[in-house]
Amino acid sequence: MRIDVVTIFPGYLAPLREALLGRAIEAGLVELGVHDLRDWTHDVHQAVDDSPYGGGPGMVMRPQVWGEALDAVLGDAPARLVVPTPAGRPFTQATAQAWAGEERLVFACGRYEGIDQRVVDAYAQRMPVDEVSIGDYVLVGGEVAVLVMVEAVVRLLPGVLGNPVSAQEDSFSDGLLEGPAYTRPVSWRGLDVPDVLRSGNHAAIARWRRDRALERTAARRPDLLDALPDHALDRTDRAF
Ligand SMILES: N#Cc1c(-c2ccc3ccn(Cc4ccc(CN5CCCCC5)cc4)c3c2)n[nH]c1N
Repeated sequence: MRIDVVTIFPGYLAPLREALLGRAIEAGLVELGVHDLRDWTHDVHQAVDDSPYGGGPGMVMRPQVWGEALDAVLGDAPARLVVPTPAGRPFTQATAQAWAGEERLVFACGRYEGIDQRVVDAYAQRMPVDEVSIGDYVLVGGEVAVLVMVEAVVRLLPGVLGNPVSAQEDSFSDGLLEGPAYTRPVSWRGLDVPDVLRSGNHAAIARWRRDRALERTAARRPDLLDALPDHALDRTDRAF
C-alpha cells in the first residue's frame, strides 16, 4: 500500500515513521510520502487560506493550492482520497478494514475552518473521496486524525502485526469491546489474576472472556450491543 499525506505541518506526521509503522515502511509493506502543501504556493507569503464567502469565523483553505498539490501527488495512479473533517462520516474499524484493501490512500489534511468544498467535489468526479471524522470532538486540523487512521489501517495489513490473529480479535471486530487482560505476576498490590485464566480450561477461559466482554460492552457501549445481529448472541450471552 502507498500512503500520501498533504499538510502544512509535515512534522506532525513524523510519528508515522516510528515503531510498528516505521518497521512496516522499512520492510516495504507500506510506502509513505508526506508533502508540504506550501510547496504548491507561488506567492511570497505562501498563502494557503482566505476569508470565507458568506462570512463566518476563521479562514478557509484555497482550492487552487489544493488542486495543484493533489494533481501533483496523485499523478495518474488510482487512489482513494480521504479528507478528515468534523463534519465527516464516522471512521470505524469497518472503515479501516475496507481501506486496508486499497492500493493507495491520499490524505488531505485541512487546517483553519477546513478546505474549500470544491476540492472534494472536483476530485469526487474522478475518484473515491471520503470525508471522515474520528470522533465527536473538535480538533484544530486533520493531521492527528490522519495519524489515527493510518495506524488503524496499516496494522491490518498482512505482515505488519507480529500476531496477525489479534487483528481479527480486536475490539469491535466481533462487535464487542474486548475484556480485561492480565500478565505476571499472579498477585500485584493485593490484586490477583482471575483463577479461571490460570486453570488451563480453555472452554471456561473462552466463556469467561466472552462474559467480561459482554459485561464491559453493556456498561460502556450499549449502542454496540443494540447493533449486534440476533445470531451474534447465544442464550448465555443474553444474560447481559
Ligand atoms: N477527522 C476529524 C476531526 C476534526 C478536524 C479535521 C480536519 C480539520 C481541518 C480543520 N479543522 C479545524 C476545524 C474546527 C472546527 C470546524 C467547525 N467550524 C464550526 C463553525 C463554523 C466553521 C467550522 C471546522 C474545522 C479540522 C478538524 N475535528 N474533529 C474531528 N474528529
